[in-house]
Amino acid sequence: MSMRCTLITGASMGIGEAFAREFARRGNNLILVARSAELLHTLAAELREKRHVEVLVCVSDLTRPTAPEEIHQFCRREGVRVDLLINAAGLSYAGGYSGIPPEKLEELMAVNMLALARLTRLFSVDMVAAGGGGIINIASLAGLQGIAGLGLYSATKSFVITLTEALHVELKASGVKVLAVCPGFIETGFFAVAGHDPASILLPISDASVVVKAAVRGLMKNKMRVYPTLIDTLLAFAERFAPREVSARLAAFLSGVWGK
Ligand SMILES: NC(=O)C1=CN([C@@H]2O[C@H](COP(=O)(O)OP(=O)(O)OC[C@H]3O[C@@H](n4cnc5c(N)ncnc54)[C@H](OP(=O)(O)O)[C@@H]3O)[C@@H](O)[C@H]2O)C=CC1
Ligand SMILES: CC(=O)[C@H](N)C(=O)O
Repeated sequence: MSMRCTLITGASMGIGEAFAREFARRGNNLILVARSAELLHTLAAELREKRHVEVLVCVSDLTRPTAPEEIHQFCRREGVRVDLLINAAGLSYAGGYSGIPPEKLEELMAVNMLALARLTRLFSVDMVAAGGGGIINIASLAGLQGIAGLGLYSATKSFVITLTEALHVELKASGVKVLAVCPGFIETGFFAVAGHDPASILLPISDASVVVKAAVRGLMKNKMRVYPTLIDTLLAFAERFAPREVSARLAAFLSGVWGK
């Protein structure tokens, strides 16, 4: 019989790591995916020891088009059935669109969109065949509108939100739950990677645990989309009524990337 597992991309740090810790605490066996082999193995050893769960490590660079298929094959080889997929790997780039290095543009689209779409396709087929499962896609408040100064990032997160919404509806009858989580600002290494100075952000920066809590609640209730904090919820509500240009400018202002 195959072992049931939760597969988490971006598990080496930040939000993905917080998911790994919480689901290990809940007794789920895990597959941890990211590029940083050492961080993944250290986390896996800690969780095996503390939580007595099986933790497999699958080192993978999600910019590679073949990575999702290789991860899927890895699960087959290991005799694992993924009943919960958490797509947390992602990155941003702060700055005007014309200044983004071409390779960074490719990297953002490959990790934030293509890898997520491919993994979701591969594992959702298995989940449908098994009669159920769950997919948590980490989107962002940034996906609710274009953000001047974070243009490509916000576009990739709009992709995540709309794909998730469609799949939530498509897969509901098959017992597969699909959820988009839309955090605002979370304290992780994300901003350093993006070249986004967190000191310039005009909104509170929360702990990764708020994302995990909201995701668990959302999945249990089979929601289509959740916002981790009250401020996130209020901003998402206000965004519906503001003219689009006002939203794009205000989001840039609050993110501290205004005029970059
Ligand atoms: N922090 C925030 O304010 C917010 C973050 N988000 C989203 O949350 C998700 C997690 O971000 P967060 O935890 O904050 O950021 P971190 O930078 O802390 O973590 C990013 C994770 O993605 C992995 N990753 C990046 N590139 C690749 C790659 N090419 N192949 C495989 N894995 C990769 C990293 O692992 P490694 O480097 O080891 O490969 C790391 O585990 C992202 O999708 C982000 O867009 C959404 C809203 C707010
Ligand atoms: C706009 C942001 O950088 C936000 N932290 C996000 O990741 O969506």
